[in-house]
Amino acid sequence: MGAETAIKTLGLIAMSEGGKVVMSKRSARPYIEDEMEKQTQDYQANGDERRSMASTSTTYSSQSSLESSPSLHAADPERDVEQLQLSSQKHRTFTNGPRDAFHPPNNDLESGSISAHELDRILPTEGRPSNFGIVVPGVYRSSFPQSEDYSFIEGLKLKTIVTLVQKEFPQGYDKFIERNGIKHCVFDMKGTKKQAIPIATMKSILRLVLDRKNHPLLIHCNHGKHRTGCVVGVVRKLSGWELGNVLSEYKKYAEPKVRDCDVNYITGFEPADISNLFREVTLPFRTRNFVRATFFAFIITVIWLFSGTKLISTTPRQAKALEE
Ligand SMILES: O=P(O)(O)O[C@H]1[C@@H](OP(=O)(O)O)[C@H](OP(=O)(O)O)[C@@H](OP(=O)(O)OP(=O)(O)O)[C@H](OP(=O)(O)O)[C@H]1OP(=O)(O)O
Repeated sequence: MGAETAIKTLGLIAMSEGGKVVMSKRSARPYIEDEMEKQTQDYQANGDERRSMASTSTTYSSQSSLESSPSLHAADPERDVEQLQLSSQKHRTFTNGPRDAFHPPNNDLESGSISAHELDRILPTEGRPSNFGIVVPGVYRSSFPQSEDYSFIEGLKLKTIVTLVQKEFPQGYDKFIERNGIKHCVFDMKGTKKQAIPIATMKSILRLVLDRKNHPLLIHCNHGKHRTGCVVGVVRKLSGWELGNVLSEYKKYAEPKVRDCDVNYITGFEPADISNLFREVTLPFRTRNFVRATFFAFIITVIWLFSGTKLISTTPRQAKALEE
């Protein structure tokens, strides 16, 4: 299925916003068991690539431009959107609880491999950041990690951290991120009490979170309640969760500070609000190919015209000489 078809089917529409990016080298000190390693190897298929990455870090603002960081978004949106659809179809009537309903792109869950719930049991309970949770295997959520959480987070072998708040980082956070080769994307945004997450910002966040090339990925804000809750709520809605389940999950993480504004934001969010989520990714490639083709055609035309001119400018005497 083509990207456009998939996007249309999802009812998405396009616009473009975004920000900048940061990457850094990472090491893997997994405490995740061997079985988990096997089951999640698809997520870590880019591990070698990650290890060779230079450390980068990017701050996004609501007004920043996606075009400034095309490499981050050059994944396979087609596949990700298809997976969203698949997840949506399979889980519209899901009843086993919200945590299991956003399936990972490779659908390991369907093949009987590890689920978010199982993964939750496998991961150590000690050292987790507060309000930690597994959105799907390969996508995690939490409060702002503190130094005592770094060991646990290291075991997740993260490729990307999406930080939904701009503030002074805890001690050693930068170094931790750099040491582990993690791509760090920081969104400079206000708390949801002060300002609902702008659609443009939400789109930039979704481009990161839905791009499996960025997985394993951790998304966090200050307390992992409101900003993170809204983002995960939107992801759940996109993947076809029923609103009741979406809000139950939001409340589970936000208690006892559930905000009506967040509930209204999640409730009112429509997939059409972020239509053409990936158009910005595909358009530049098309444009580039068009420019190349046009340039090539121009060169051929010039050569052809030049040759024609030379032929025309040949006098009868010169032509006769050429014939002889
Ligand atoms: O009590 P309040 O309603 O005044 O909210 C306080 C604070 O509560 P506290 O003082 O009891 O800790 C909130 O923390 P919790 O509710 O998560 O515990 C915090 O939300 P937050 O954690 O940043 O939200 P996320 O990281 O989850 O998105 C919020 O920041 P804003 O979201 O930026 O408004 C703060 O507002 P303010 O002081 O005006 O900056």
